[in-house]
Amino acid sequence: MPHPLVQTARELAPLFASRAAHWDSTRSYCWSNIEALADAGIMGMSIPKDLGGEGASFLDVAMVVEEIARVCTLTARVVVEANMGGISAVMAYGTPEQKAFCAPIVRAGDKPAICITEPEAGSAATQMQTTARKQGNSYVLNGRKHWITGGGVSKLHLIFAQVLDEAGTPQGIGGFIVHADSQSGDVPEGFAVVGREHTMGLCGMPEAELRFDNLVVDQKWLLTPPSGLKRGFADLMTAYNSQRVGAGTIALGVAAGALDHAIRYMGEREQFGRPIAEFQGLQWMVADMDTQIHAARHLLHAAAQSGDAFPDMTMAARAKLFASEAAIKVVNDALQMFGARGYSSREPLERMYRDVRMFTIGGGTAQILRTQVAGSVLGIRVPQTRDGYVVSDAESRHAAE
Ligand SMILES: CC(C)(COP(=O)(O)OP(=O)(O)OC[C@H]1O[C@@H](n2cnc3c(N)ncnc32)[C@H](O)[C@@H]1OP(=O)(O)O)[C@@H](O)C(=O)NCCC(=O)NCCSC(=O)CCS(=O)O
Ligand SMILES: Cc1cc2nc3c(=O)[nH]c(=O)nc-3n(C[C@H](O)[C@H](O)[C@H](O)COP(=O)(O)OP(=O)(O)OC[C@H]3O[C@@H](n4cnc5c(N)ncnc54)[C@H](O)[C@@H]3O)c2cc1C
Repeated sequence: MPHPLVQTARELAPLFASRAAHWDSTRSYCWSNIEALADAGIMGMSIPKDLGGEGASFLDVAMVVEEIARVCTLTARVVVEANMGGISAVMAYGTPEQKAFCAPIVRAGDKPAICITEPEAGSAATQMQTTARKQGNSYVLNGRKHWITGGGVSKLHLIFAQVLDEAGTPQGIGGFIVHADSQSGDVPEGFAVVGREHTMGLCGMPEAELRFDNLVVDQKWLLTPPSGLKRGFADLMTAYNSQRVGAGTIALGVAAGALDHAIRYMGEREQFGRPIAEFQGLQWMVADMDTQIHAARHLLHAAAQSGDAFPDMTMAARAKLFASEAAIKVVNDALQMFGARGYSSREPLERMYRDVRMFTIGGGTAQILRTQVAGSVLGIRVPQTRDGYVVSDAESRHAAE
C-alpha cells in the first residue's frame, strides 16, 4: 500500500510541470514549489513522527520522488535532500538537541546541503583538505567545498571535515551541522558562498562553492558517527547511500516522464499517412525504454528497502549506476522520437535531457560506483591510490592462519 503522500505528489505534479520551464530558463530556485511541498508534508516526510515528521520509509520517499521527477527534476532533487542524505544522517546519528534543531527547519521548507566535495577532492573524497581543529569547546573549520547543491539557498549544511585534536593530530572524518541562511543574511562569521557554477541542466539549483575561514562551530554540532571518528567517513557514507538511491530515483522519474511524452507524441504525429506509433522502429525503442525503466525501478526499490537503518552500499551503488545510465539513454531516445521538435524548447525533452545527464556524475560517478560494485562482487578491497593494495578475503584469511 503506497504512502498517502505518493498520491499527494501525483496531485501536485501538474502544478510543478507548469512551472518547470520557468525555473530552468530563469535559473531560479523553486521557492513556491517548496511552499507547496512543505504544506503537503513532503519536506522531511522521513523524519520520525516524534520529531514532527511522517516517519516515512526510504521506499515511500522514493515513490514520491519518482512522481515529482517525471515533471520537474529540480523539485525532485529538493525532495531527496529534504528526506535522505544529510538530514537522514542527523536523524540516525544526531543528539536529541541536533535532531530537535534540524527537524522543524526541514519540515518548514529547508533542503539541507551536504558538503563533501572539494576542488581537489571529488571522487577521492577521503582526501578532503577541509579541517576542523578542536579549540576549547569548539571546532575551527578551514577549507573549501565545491559543487554544493543548494549553496546560498539551503539553511542547514552538513560539512564533512578532517577532525584534528588541539595538537593538530587527525582523528578521522566527521560531519558538522552548520546553520547559515544566506537568503536572510544570517550567516556565521567565516562562512561564505563564493561562487555559483553555470550548469548545463538543473539550472534552477545553485551549485555553489563555499569557503570556511576560521569558522567556529560549537562542539555540540559535531555529528558523531556511531563507530566514532576513526570510521566516521564510512558511517557518514552509509547514511549517504540513501541519497544515492534518491538520485537514482530522480533519474528513473525523468526517464518515466520522457517515455510518457514519447507515447503521447507517437499517437499525435503522423508521417507517411499514419501515426508514427505504427512504425516498428519506434515500437521497439519504446519496448526497450519501458524495460529499462522497470528494471531500474526494481533495483531502486530493492535498494531502498535493503540494509538496516540505511540502504546497503552495494545495492545503492548498483541501483544508481543502472538507473542513471538507463535514464540518459531513455531520455535521449524519447527526444529522438520527436524529431526536430524534441530539439526545441516547445517540448520539455531538451530540458530533461540536460537535467538527466548529471546523474552519472553527482553522488559518485558511474566509474566509482562500478569500482564499488566490483570490489563487493569480488570480495576484495579496491584502493585507487598508486600505493594502494588489493587483498582478497581468502588471502587475508590465509595470512591470519
Ligand atoms: C569511498 C571513496 C571516496 C574512495 O575513497 P577511499 O578509497 O579512500 O575509501 P574506501 O577505502 O573505499 O572507503 C573508506 C571507508 O568508507 C567505507 N565506505 C566508502 N563508501 C561507502 C558507502 N557508500 N557506504 C558505506 N561505507 C562506505 C569503506 O567501506 C571504508 O570502510 P572500511 O575501511 O572498509 O571500514 C570513493 O569510492 C567514493 O565513494 N567517491 C564518491 C564520493 C561521493 O559519492 N561524493 C558525493 C558527494 S555529494 C553529491 O554528489 C550530491 C549529489 S546528489 O544529487 O546526490
Ligand atoms: C549537479 C551536481 C551536483 C552535485 N552536488 C554535490 C553536493 O551537493 N555535495 C557534494 O559534496 N558534491 C556534489 N557534487 C559533486 C560530485 O559528487 C562530484 O562531481 C563527483 O563525486 C565527482 O567528482 P569530480 O567532479 O571532482 O570528478 P573527478 O573525481 O575529478 O573525476 C573525473 C573523471 O575521472 C573518473 N575517475 C576518478 N577517479 C577514478 C577512479 N578511481 N577510477 C575510474 N575513474 C575515475 C571519474 O569517474 C570522472 O569521469 C555534485 C556534482 C554535480 C555535477
